[in-house]
Amino acid sequence: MDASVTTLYAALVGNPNCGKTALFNQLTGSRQKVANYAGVTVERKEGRLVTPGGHPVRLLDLPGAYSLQATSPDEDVTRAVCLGEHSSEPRPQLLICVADATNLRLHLRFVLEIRQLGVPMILVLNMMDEAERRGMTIDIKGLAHELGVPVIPAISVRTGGAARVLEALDAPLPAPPPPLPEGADAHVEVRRILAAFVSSEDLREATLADRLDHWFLHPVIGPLILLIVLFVMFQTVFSWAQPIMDSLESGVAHLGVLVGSLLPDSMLRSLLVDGVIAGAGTVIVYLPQILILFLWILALEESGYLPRAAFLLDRIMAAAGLSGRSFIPLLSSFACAIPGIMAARTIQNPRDRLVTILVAPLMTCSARLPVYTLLIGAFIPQRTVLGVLGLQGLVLFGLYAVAILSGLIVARVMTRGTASAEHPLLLELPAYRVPSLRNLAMGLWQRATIFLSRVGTIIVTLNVLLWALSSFPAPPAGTTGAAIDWSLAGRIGHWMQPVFAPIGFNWQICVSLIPGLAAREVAVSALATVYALGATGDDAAGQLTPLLSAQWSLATALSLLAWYVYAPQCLSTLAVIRRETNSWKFVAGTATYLFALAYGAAFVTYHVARLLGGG
Ligand SMILES: Nc1nc2c(ncn2[C@@H]2O[C@H](COP(=O)(O)OP(=O)(O)OP(=O)(O)O)[C@@H](O)[C@H]2O)c(=O)[nH]1
Ligand SMILES: [Mg+2]
Repeated sequence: MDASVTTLYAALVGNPNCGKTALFNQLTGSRQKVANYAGVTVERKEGRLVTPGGHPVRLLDLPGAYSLQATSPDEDVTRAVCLGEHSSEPRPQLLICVADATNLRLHLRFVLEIRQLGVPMILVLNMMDEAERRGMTIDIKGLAHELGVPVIPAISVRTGGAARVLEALDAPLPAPPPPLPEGADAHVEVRRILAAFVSSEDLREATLADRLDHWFLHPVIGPLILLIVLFVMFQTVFSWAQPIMDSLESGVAHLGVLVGSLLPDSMLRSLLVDGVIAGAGTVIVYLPQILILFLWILALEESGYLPRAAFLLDRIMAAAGLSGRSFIPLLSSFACAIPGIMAARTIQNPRDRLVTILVAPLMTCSARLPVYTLLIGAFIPQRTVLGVLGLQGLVLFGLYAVAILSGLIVARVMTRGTASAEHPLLLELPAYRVPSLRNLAMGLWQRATIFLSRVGTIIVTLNVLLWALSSFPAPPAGTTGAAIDWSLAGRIGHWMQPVFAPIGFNWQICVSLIPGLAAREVAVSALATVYALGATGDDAAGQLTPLLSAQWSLATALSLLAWYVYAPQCLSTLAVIRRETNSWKFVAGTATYLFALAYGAAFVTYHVARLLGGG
């Protein structure tokens, strides 16, 4: 490549959900999140590429915006970059304006607004596959001539679908487009352009979507469908994963036995067997469940169903003093509170945004799944109720439901029940789409990598640390009983225990709570290590599930479940709250209210369970 070639600095702009990020990923080979609803990208993302002609390009993916009159924090980034007012980004040399070819009636308005900026631009007509399928024809040449900018068709979800965009990046920068004539009305312009260059679309598609919407948005049947979807989701998390989990579990147990038998009784053996294998091994077992949960989330995200659910829940959100706009941030928090809290940037009203951020940690993130499953597996019998429903899946569903309900109640308290002042939900209902297998597979692969790298890094590290704290100082020679009782971790656990005794926690749970602050899953691996080290006989390699069901009371297990529904057991979430609200006060407030709720809920659960005979 010619070293003297200067890097072109270009930015992708356009309405939400037109496929900017899909195009960005396609052009730069990145793996940014793509989903079928408005407001997926909330931060600017940067990538690099080299065109076929050897020109280096620095490309910016921006949050979608409906206009340059930004109203929410995510749109504000786009506005600032386009106008050259961003604090750290220079003004792009080229704006790549992306529009959904099937929805030009809406998207052309923003194109015209961008065109007014007088910056070199190209217009990418994305989703040409959809347009074609619907029998639309677009006079691309005519459109380019009319707008005075290059117009390029693209299919960003297909390999090679962005080839023409790459070619366009090789061409010399286009001249800035001519401004609209003085006094021209954008609405009128859009209508005129559509009439001249775009054939009206086939109506069959619209009828199908209408029919689906009729059921999905039905005031009675709609919520019922949503409930069934969620129900089936939690049932499958258990039933589909079970066989794979069983074999993984026995694989890990065998590995522990094998390593244990190969090495002489030593510190190294204990480190490997009790620290690494018992620790990381117990968490890895949950991979199938986490993937099944994500398979559902990804499929729902791609199908276009989520904004419909948001629409359905608008009234429920209103009861909590929020608007339907808080739904997607809260829903994203089921994967992980961090992207959920960031997605709150799409909310314009500052009060709504703050409340959404503060209740997001209550939504059940996927890291709680191992804790829930471990305890459910150990204490809830594998029975079916009403003929078809698995009891374990039902309990899991219940835990999620309690968390959601609590979130709504907390939001209501925080908003004091006053109605949201958020602009009425200008919710764009995206097209329904059958999720592509390739996208699903890629999404799952990404989740699996994230999970395994968490296990391989933070979870193993914390567990080895915990192993060390649980093994040293070693007991004086000649003592009988478990060495862990003499260790630092053992002492900390015993020291913490009086505080947690009223909610039924034993000292082993207390020990696991501390590393569990860094990542919730670690609580599970930490319990495995603590119990493995605490074992005096040969049962050290035993599996955690039967061990817990033998040693804990049902009341303790339920109390720990209640604790994990609420406890702010994740430092990264608190760090993101600090970043997004720019205030330590809110971090302290959130941590306090969550810990108080956790302790209170665990207390009530523990004592009620004991009264009912679960002690
Ligand atoms: N059929 C089809 N679907 C596409 C195409 N490009 C993107 N999509 C889908 O359109 C949806 C939106 O894509 P994104 O890339 O997330 O859209 P975005 O413009 O980045 O959206 P925001 O970040 O919310 O502004 C996703 O479901 C994509 O899979 C395309 O060319 N054809
Ligand atoms: Mg995006």
